[in-house]
Amino acid sequence: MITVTNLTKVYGKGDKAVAAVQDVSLHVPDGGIFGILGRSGAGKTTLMRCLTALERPTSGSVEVAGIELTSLNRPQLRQMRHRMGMIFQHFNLLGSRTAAANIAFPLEIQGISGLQRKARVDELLELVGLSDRAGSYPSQLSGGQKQRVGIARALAAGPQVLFCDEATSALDPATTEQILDLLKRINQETGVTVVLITHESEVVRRICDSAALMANGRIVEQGPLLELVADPNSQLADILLPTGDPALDPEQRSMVLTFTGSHTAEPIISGLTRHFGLDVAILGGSVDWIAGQKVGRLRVALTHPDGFYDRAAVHQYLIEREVSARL
Ligand SMILES: Nc1ncnc2c1ncn2[C@@H]1O[C@H](COP(=O)(O)OP(=O)(O)OP(=O)(O)O)[C@@H](O)[C@H]1O
Repeated sequence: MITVTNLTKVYGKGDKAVAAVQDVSLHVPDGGIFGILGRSGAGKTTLMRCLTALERPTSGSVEVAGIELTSLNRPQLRQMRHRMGMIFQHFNLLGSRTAAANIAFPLEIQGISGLQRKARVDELLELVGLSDRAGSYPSQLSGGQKQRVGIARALAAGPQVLFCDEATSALDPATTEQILDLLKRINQETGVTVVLITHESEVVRRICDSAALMANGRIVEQGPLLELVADPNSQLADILLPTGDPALDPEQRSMVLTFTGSHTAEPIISGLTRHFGLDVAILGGSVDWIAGQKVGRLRVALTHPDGFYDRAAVHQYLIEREVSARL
């Protein structure tokens, strides 16, 4: 759906130049929910602005639905933007228009007739669960309701991609969950590809099936979420499923075990004790649902009363049970 190749965006010139995005290549699969996670200043917004053609890259290419954005002229770009919906952290609704009129706005610009427009707006209000608030103004709506209007407006023209820029950062945790669940349902029901940028790991954990981690203008890693978290060296896995402070292990004798797949519920820890006579101390870890699957990561310290054990045999035992280990 989206292919970014060697994208660089530099603001300013000379010694004032800031490379906000540096040599980024990215692939967003069709029909999924792709998260771009990074701290403030990582370059997420700049990347998003290049993906939506709001910003022209300094170099590199951005292809959306098979069309190279950097080659389009203004009218073509305007046309292309109808295929991309956007929602924002602060909703960006028009205060003088009701919820229904905000949602109708992009349809008016497209010249859709009154009757057709009304039917589409009603359908969208129902999709986002706001049929009873059609006549309310933004000032009369809660943050979560405003974001629902934002989502309906973004979907009005039937885009192929929905871009979400920190869409839940201004919302409380319970409302965040509702909005994320709504985005997931819309993705499943309409097939629209969703790209969201966020600094909140919960967003990625809860709804994404693929993700990229961004830092200092670069992509650190990217791919299907379950593949990333199964990689014992993944930095994204450390963020999504932290295993505690490494300082808890001053002698550095611990390993991080990642449990995925059908063996998640097996008593693997007691298996290590039974099979190898090991003492297992759990130093930290987390278990959560990731991309619809239960995944656990544990930092454990393994010791044997004799002072040594067959590490290769332990490794093999773990691999056979689909547990990956960072020794
Ligand atoms: N228009 C601009 N002119 C100059 N520098 C900019 C501009 N926009 C962004 N930058 C710089 O580029 C870097 C990346 O900023 P960007 O806003 O893309 O990051 P971000 O990950 O979205 O962070 P945040 O979530 O805080 O917005 C920062 O160092 C920022 O100061």
